[in-house]
Amino acid sequence: MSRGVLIAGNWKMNLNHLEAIALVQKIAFSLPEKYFAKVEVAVLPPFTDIRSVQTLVDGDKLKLRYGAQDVSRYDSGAYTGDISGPMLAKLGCSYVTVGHSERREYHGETDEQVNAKVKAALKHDIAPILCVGEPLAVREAGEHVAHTTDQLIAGLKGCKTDQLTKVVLAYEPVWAIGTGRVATPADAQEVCGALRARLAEKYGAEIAGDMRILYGGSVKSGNIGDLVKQDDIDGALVGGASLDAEEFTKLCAMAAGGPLP
Ligand SMILES: O=C[C@H](O)COP(=O)(O)O
Repeated sequence: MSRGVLIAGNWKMNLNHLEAIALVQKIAFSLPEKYFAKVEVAVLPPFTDIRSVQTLVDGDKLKLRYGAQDVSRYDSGAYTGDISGPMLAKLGCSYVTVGHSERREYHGETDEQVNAKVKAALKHDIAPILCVGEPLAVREAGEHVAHTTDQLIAGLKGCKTDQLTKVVLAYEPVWAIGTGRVATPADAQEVCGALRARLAEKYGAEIAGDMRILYGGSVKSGNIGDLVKQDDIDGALVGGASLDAEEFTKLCAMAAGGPLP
Protein backbone atom coordinates (compact mmCIF):
# COMPACT_ATOMS: atom_id res chain seq x y z
CA MET A 1 0.00 0.00 0.00
CA SER A 2 1.58 3.29 -1.07
CA ARG A 3 -1.13 5.88 -0.79
CA GLY A 4 -0.07 9.49 -0.27
CA VAL A 5 -2.28 12.36 0.87
CA LEU A 6 -3.75 14.44 -1.94
CA ILE A 7 -5.43 17.82 -1.52
CA ALA A 8 -7.13 18.96 -4.72
CA GLY A 9 -8.64 22.43 -4.93
CA ASN A 10 -11.67 22.51 -7.22
CA TRP A 11 -12.10 26.16 -8.14
CA LYS A 12 -15.39 25.44 -9.92
CA MET A 13 -16.49 28.39 -12.12
CA ASN A 14 -14.44 31.00 -10.27
CA LEU A 15 -11.44 33.19 -11.15
CA ASN A 16 -10.33 34.44 -14.55
CA HIS A 17 -6.81 33.68 -15.81
CA LEU A 18 -5.27 36.76 -14.18
CA GLU A 19 -6.87 35.92 -10.84
CA ALA A 20 -5.67 32.34 -11.29
CA ILE A 21 -2.07 33.49 -11.65
CA ALA A 22 -2.37 35.62 -8.51
CA LEU A 23 -3.82 32.73 -6.47
CA VAL A 24 -1.20 30.21 -7.61
CA GLN A 25 1.57 32.68 -6.82
CA LYS A 26 0.16 33.24 -3.33
CA ILE A 27 -0.15 29.50 -2.66
CA ALA A 28 3.39 28.85 -3.90
CA PHE A 29 4.72 31.71 -1.77
CA SER A 30 2.82 30.71 1.40
CA LEU A 31 3.36 26.95 1.42
CA PRO A 32 7.04 26.12 2.01
CA GLU A 33 8.48 23.37 -0.17
CA LYS A 34 8.93 20.96 2.73
CA TYR A 35 5.16 20.42 2.90
CA PHE A 36 5.07 19.12 -0.64
CA ALA A 37 7.08 16.10 0.51
CA LYS A 38 4.19 15.15 2.83
CA VAL A 39 1.16 16.14 0.81
CA GLU A 40 0.45 16.34 -2.90
CA VAL A 41 -1.32 19.58 -3.74
CA ALA A 42 -3.28 20.17 -6.93
CA VAL A 43 -5.50 22.94 -8.24
CA LEU A 44 -8.33 22.40 -10.71
CA PRO A 45 -9.06 25.75 -12.39
CA PRO A 46 -11.60 26.48 -15.13
CA PHE A 47 -10.41 25.53 -18.64
CA THR A 48 -9.67 29.16 -19.51
CA ASP A 49 -7.06 29.40 -16.72
CA ILE A 50 -5.14 26.20 -17.31
CA ARG A 51 -2.60 27.53 -19.81
CA SER A 52 -1.72 30.38 -17.45
CA VAL A 53 -1.32 27.98 -14.53
CA GLN A 54 0.82 25.68 -16.67
CA THR A 55 3.13 28.55 -17.65
CA LEU A 56 3.58 29.55 -14.02
CA VAL A 57 4.12 26.02 -12.71
CA ASP A 58 6.63 25.19 -15.47
CA GLY A 59 8.40 28.55 -15.39
CA ASP A 60 8.85 28.62 -11.61
CA LYS A 61 9.29 24.85 -11.32
CA LEU A 62 6.54 24.69 -8.73
CA LYS A 63 5.71 21.39 -7.08
CA LEU A 64 2.03 22.17 -7.47
CA ARG A 65 0.03 19.93 -9.78
CA TYR A 66 -3.01 21.01 -11.71
CA GLY A 67 -5.84 19.65 -13.74
CA ALA A 68 -9.32 20.29 -15.14
CA GLN A 69 -12.91 19.94 -13.98
CA ASP A 70 -14.31 17.95 -16.89
CA VAL A 71 -13.22 16.08 -20.01
CA SER A 72 -15.01 15.06 -23.16
CA ARG A 73 -15.63 11.38 -23.79
CA TYR A 74 -14.41 12.05 -27.36
CA ASP A 75 -10.85 12.76 -28.52
CA SER A 76 -11.75 15.26 -31.26
CA GLY A 77 -14.46 16.20 -33.73
CA ALA A 78 -17.76 18.05 -33.96
CA TYR A 79 -18.53 18.29 -30.24
CA THR A 80 -19.11 21.99 -29.70
CA GLY A 81 -17.98 23.18 -26.31
CA ASP A 82 -16.18 19.97 -25.35
CA ILE A 83 -12.53 19.86 -24.27
CA SER A 84 -10.71 16.61 -25.00
CA GLY A 85 -8.28 14.40 -23.14
CA PRO A 86 -5.48 15.08 -25.67
CA MET A 87 -5.97 18.84 -25.17
CA LEU A 88 -5.71 18.48 -21.40
CA ALA A 89 -2.73 16.15 -21.67
CA LYS A 90 -0.94 18.69 -23.88
CA LEU A 91 -1.50 21.29 -21.14
CA GLY A 92 0.20 19.03 -18.61
CA CYS A 93 -2.92 18.23 -16.60
CA SER A 94 -2.37 15.55 -13.98
CA TYR A 95 -5.99 15.28 -12.87
CA VAL A 96 -9.54 15.82 -14.05
CA THR A 97 -12.71 15.62 -11.98
CA VAL A 98 -15.37 13.39 -13.51
CA GLY A 99 -18.96 13.00 -12.39
CA HIS A 100 -19.00 15.85 -9.90
CA SER A 101 -22.51 16.14 -8.46
CA GLU A 102 -22.82 19.61 -10.04
CA ARG A 103 -22.20 18.06 -13.49
CA ARG A 104 -24.64 15.26 -12.73
CA GLU A 105 -27.30 17.72 -11.53
CA TYR A 106 -26.94 20.73 -13.84
CA HIS A 107 -25.74 18.92 -16.98
CA GLY A 108 -27.69 15.70 -16.53
CA GLU A 109 -24.58 13.52 -16.66
CA THR A 110 -25.44 9.86 -16.30
CA ASP A 111 -23.33 7.04 -14.90
CA GLU A 112 -22.77 5.87 -18.48
CA GLN A 113 -21.37 9.28 -19.52
CA VAL A 114 -19.26 9.50 -16.38
CA ASN A 115 -17.82 6.08 -17.12
CA ALA A 116 -16.92 7.14 -20.69
CA LYS A 117 -15.15 10.21 -19.31
CA VAL A 118 -13.18 8.15 -16.79
CA LYS A 119 -11.94 6.00 -19.68
CA ALA A 120 -11.17 9.08 -21.82
CA ALA A 121 -8.98 10.50 -19.05
CA LEU A 122 -7.16 7.21 -18.47
CA LYS A 123 -6.55 6.81 -22.19
CA HIS A 124 -4.49 9.99 -22.10
CA ASP A 125 -2.74 9.22 -18.83
CA ILE A 126 -4.68 11.80 -16.82
CA ALA A 127 -5.87 10.63 -13.41
CA PRO A 128 -9.65 10.91 -13.20
CA ILE A 129 -11.03 12.03 -9.85
CA LEU A 130 -14.28 10.08 -9.94
CA CYS A 131 -16.86 11.78 -7.73
CA VAL A 132 -19.64 9.88 -5.99
CA GLY A 133 -22.01 10.94 -3.25
CA GLU A 134 -25.59 10.83 -2.07
CA PRO A 135 -28.23 13.56 -1.83
CA LEU A 136 -29.77 14.26 1.57
CA ALA A 137 -32.93 12.22 0.94
CA VAL A 138 -30.84 9.15 0.13
CA ARG A 139 -28.85 9.53 3.35
CA GLU A 140 -31.99 10.01 5.37
CA ALA A 141 -33.35 6.81 3.88
CA GLY A 142 -30.17 5.03 5.00
CA GLU A 143 -29.27 4.16 1.40
CA HIS A 144 -26.01 6.14 1.18
CA VAL A 145 -23.62 3.21 1.06
CA ALA A 146 -25.56 1.36 -1.64
CA HIS A 147 -25.97 4.60 -3.63
CA THR A 148 -22.28 5.51 -3.61
CA THR A 149 -20.96 1.99 -4.20
CA ASP A 150 -23.33 1.64 -7.18
CA GLN A 151 -22.00 4.93 -8.62
CA LEU A 152 -18.47 3.67 -8.07
CA ILE A 153 -18.95 0.39 -9.89
CA ALA A 154 -20.82 2.10 -12.76
CA GLY A 155 -18.07 4.72 -13.06
CA LEU A 156 -15.31 2.12 -13.35
CA LYS A 157 -17.15 -0.32 -15.62
CA GLY A 158 -14.87 -1.79 -18.27
CA CYS A 159 -11.71 0.03 -17.08
CA LYS A 160 -8.51 -1.93 -17.54
CA THR A 161 -7.42 -3.43 -14.24
CA ASP A 162 -3.86 -2.18 -14.61
CA GLN A 163 -5.14 1.41 -14.87
CA LEU A 164 -7.37 1.36 -11.83
CA THR A 165 -4.81 2.55 -9.30
CA LYS A 166 -4.49 5.77 -11.28
CA VAL A 167 -8.14 6.54 -10.55
CA VAL A 168 -8.79 8.71 -7.50
CA LEU A 169 -12.21 8.47 -5.87
CA ALA A 170 -13.89 11.38 -4.18
CA TYR A 171 -16.75 10.79 -1.79
CA GLU A 172 -18.77 13.99 -1.74
CA PRO A 173 -22.12 13.83 0.01
CA VAL A 174 -24.26 16.36 -1.87
CA TRP A 175 -25.70 17.75 1.38
CA ALA A 176 -22.19 18.71 2.54
CA ILE A 177 -21.11 20.59 -0.60
CA GLY A 178 -20.92 24.33 -0.07
CA THR A 179 -23.22 24.14 2.95
CA GLY A 180 -20.72 24.35 5.81
CA ARG A 181 -22.19 21.03 6.99
CA VAL A 182 -19.15 18.76 6.83
CA ALA A 183 -19.68 15.02 7.34
CA THR A 184 -18.29 13.81 10.65
CA PRO A 185 -15.02 11.92 10.27
CA ALA A 186 -16.89 8.74 11.30
CA ASP A 187 -19.62 9.27 8.68
CA ALA A 188 -17.07 10.01 5.97
CA GLN A 189 -15.01 6.97 7.00
CA GLU A 190 -18.08 4.74 6.92
CA VAL A 191 -18.63 5.45 3.23
CA CYS A 192 -14.94 5.63 2.21
CA GLY A 193 -14.37 2.30 3.99
CA ALA A 194 -17.36 0.79 2.20
CA LEU A 195 -16.06 2.05 -1.15
CA ARG A 196 -12.68 0.45 -0.53
CA ALA A 197 -14.31 -2.80 0.61
CA ARG A 198 -16.38 -2.86 -2.59
CA LEU A 199 -13.24 -2.25 -4.66
CA ALA A 200 -11.52 -5.11 -2.85
CA GLU A 201 -14.45 -7.40 -3.51
CA LYS A 202 -14.46 -6.59 -7.22
CA TYR A 203 -10.79 -6.01 -8.05
CA GLY A 204 -8.85 -7.55 -5.17
CA ALA A 205 -7.32 -6.22 -1.96
CA GLU A 206 -4.08 -5.08 -3.53
CA ILE A 207 -5.68 -2.76 -6.07
CA ALA A 208 -8.20 -1.50 -3.49
CA GLY A 209 -5.38 -0.82 -1.05
CA ASP A 210 -3.50 1.28 -3.60
CA MET A 211 -6.41 3.47 -4.71
CA ARG A 212 -6.76 6.89 -3.14
CA ILE A 213 -10.12 7.96 -1.74
CA LEU A 214 -10.75 11.61 -0.96
CA TYR A 215 -13.53 13.20 1.04
CA GLY A 216 -15.17 16.42 -0.21
CA GLY A 217 -17.82 18.71 1.24
CA SER A 218 -17.15 21.80 3.39
CA VAL A 219 -13.53 20.83 4.11
CA LYS A 220 -11.57 23.57 5.89
CA SER A 221 -8.26 23.89 7.71
CA GLY A 222 -10.10 23.24 10.98
CA ASN A 223 -11.55 19.84 10.01
CA ILE A 224 -9.05 18.32 7.54
CA GLY A 225 -6.78 16.98 10.31
CA ASP A 226 -9.41 14.64 11.74
CA LEU A 227 -10.60 13.57 8.29
CA VAL A 228 -7.19 12.42 7.04
CA LYS A 229 -6.64 10.47 10.27
CA GLN A 230 -9.37 8.06 9.12
CA ASP A 231 -8.11 4.76 7.72
CA ASP A 232 -9.71 5.11 4.31
CA ILE A 233 -9.51 8.86 3.70
CA ASP A 234 -6.44 9.85 1.72
CA GLY A 235 -7.06 13.56 1.31
CA ALA A 236 -9.75 15.96 0.19
CA LEU A 237 -11.44 17.56 -2.77
CA VAL A 238 -11.85 21.13 -1.61
CA GLY A 239 -14.21 23.70 -3.10
CA GLY A 240 -14.74 27.07 -1.41
CA ALA A 241 -11.68 26.91 0.85
CA SER A 242 -9.40 26.43 -2.17
CA LEU A 243 -10.16 29.95 -3.41
CA ASP A 244 -8.55 31.61 -0.39
CA ALA A 245 -4.76 31.29 -0.49
CA GLU A 246 -4.28 31.64 3.25
CA GLU A 247 -6.98 29.14 4.17
CA PHE A 248 -5.94 26.67 1.46
CA THR A 249 -2.32 26.86 2.55
CA LYS A 250 -3.30 26.19 6.17
CA LEU A 251 -5.49 23.31 5.05
CA CYS A 252 -2.62 21.71 3.09
CA ALA A 253 -0.27 22.16 6.03
CA MET A 254 -2.76 20.51 8.41
CA ALA A 255 -3.24 17.64 5.94
CA ALA A 256 0.53 17.22 6.01
CA GLY A 257 0.35 16.86 9.79
CA GLY A 258 1.25 20.50 10.55
CA PRO A 259 2.63 22.71 11.88
CA LEU A 260 1.08 25.76 10.24
CA PRO A 261 3.57 27.61 8.04
O1 LIG B 1 -15.37 19.69 -5.41
C1 LIG B 1 -15.51 20.17 -4.30
C2 LIG B 1 -16.71 19.98 -3.55
O2 LIG B 1 -17.85 20.15 -4.32
C3 LIG B 1 -16.76 20.61 -2.20
O3 LIG B 1 -17.08 21.97 -2.22
P1 LIG B 1 -17.00 22.80 -0.86
O4 LIG B 1 -15.65 22.53 -0.26
O5 LIG B 1 -17.18 24.22 -1.26
O6 LIG B 1 -18.08 22.27 0.03
